[in-house]
Amino acid sequence: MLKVDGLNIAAGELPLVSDVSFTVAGGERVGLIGESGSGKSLTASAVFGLLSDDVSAAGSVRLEGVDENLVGASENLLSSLRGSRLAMVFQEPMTALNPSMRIVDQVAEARLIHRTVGDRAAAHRDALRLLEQVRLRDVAELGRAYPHQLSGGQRQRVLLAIALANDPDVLICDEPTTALDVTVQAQLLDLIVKGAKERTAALLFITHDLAVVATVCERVLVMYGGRIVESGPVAEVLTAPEHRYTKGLLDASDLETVDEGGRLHAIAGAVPAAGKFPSGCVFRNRCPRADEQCEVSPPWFGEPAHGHACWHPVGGDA
Ligand SMILES: Nc1ncnc2c1ncn2[C@@H]1O[C@H](COP(=O)(O)OP(=O)(O)OP(=O)(O)O)[C@@H](O)[C@H]1O
Repeated sequence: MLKVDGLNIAAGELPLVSDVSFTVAGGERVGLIGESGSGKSLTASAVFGLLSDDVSAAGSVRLEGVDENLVGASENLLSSLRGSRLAMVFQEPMTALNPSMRIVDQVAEARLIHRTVGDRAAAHRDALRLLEQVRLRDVAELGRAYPHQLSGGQRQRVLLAIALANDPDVLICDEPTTALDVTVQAQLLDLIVKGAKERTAALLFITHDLAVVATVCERVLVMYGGRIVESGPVAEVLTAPEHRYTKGLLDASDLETVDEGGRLHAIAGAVPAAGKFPSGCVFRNRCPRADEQCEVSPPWFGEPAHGHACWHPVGGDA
């Protein structure tokens, strides 16, 4: 669905992203991880056709069914794709939402602007349905609220409803849950995965949290200094990293691997002494209340006992 090839982004002479290439198939979930400043957001902006004018880009970003390279494409083409075939959920919903517009109107607008519905009444009905799909309660009432009247988690759900409004083929999420507490984070991640799965969308998910990437994605790309230094299936990269930067990321992380009974099998993604994990193991972030025994929830977002946001069967798709 999405093919990025030899993407280079520079500010004048200064290279910011160098020779980045990857693909994401329809229905596939790919994570992009790396430290702050490694080029993740610039890469996402290039895919979304939103690079600022003070940087230059070369290489290609191809979307299935579109003949033109999106790098350097006309604003006309890009704005027809953004919000319809390409959608993005940003980290900070307050900057992405219009503060002076009721949220139901903002979701309806997303339908109207791309002429995917006939009239305002239909767009309004669709907007309420979308708000329900992202599990907001009392949407008739809540829809009349302005963004500042919602919690951070509710605002992110609204952004997700807008992103999903026109059944995008590519969904890009840039640290969408960083500002949320762990339980709200888990619910939103679940909605993102469901929303992408239902639409067979290609998901590109940016995060710096390894347990989040393990939860959401099947494949991961590791960025460092503007380059992709490692890529592969999540369970492989997180248990047998090859690049020293990925190893450092794991060492500095809270990632641990536990089995169904909550027994610890490895920390920081290490492969256990036995060489492989027993079946039913999941990645998760170490419990902040280490003195207590955590219950292991069933994979895929059973309610965490406390503090754990992320569960992922090692080596399998949940
Ligand atoms: N318009 C710009 N002009 C000059 N430099 C830029 C511009 N935009 C980004 N940069 C620089 O490019 C590098 C990569 O930025 P980017 O935002 O992609 O990082 P990131 O990996 O997403 O980081 P974070 O996790 O903090 O969001 C950074 O050093 C940043 O300062």
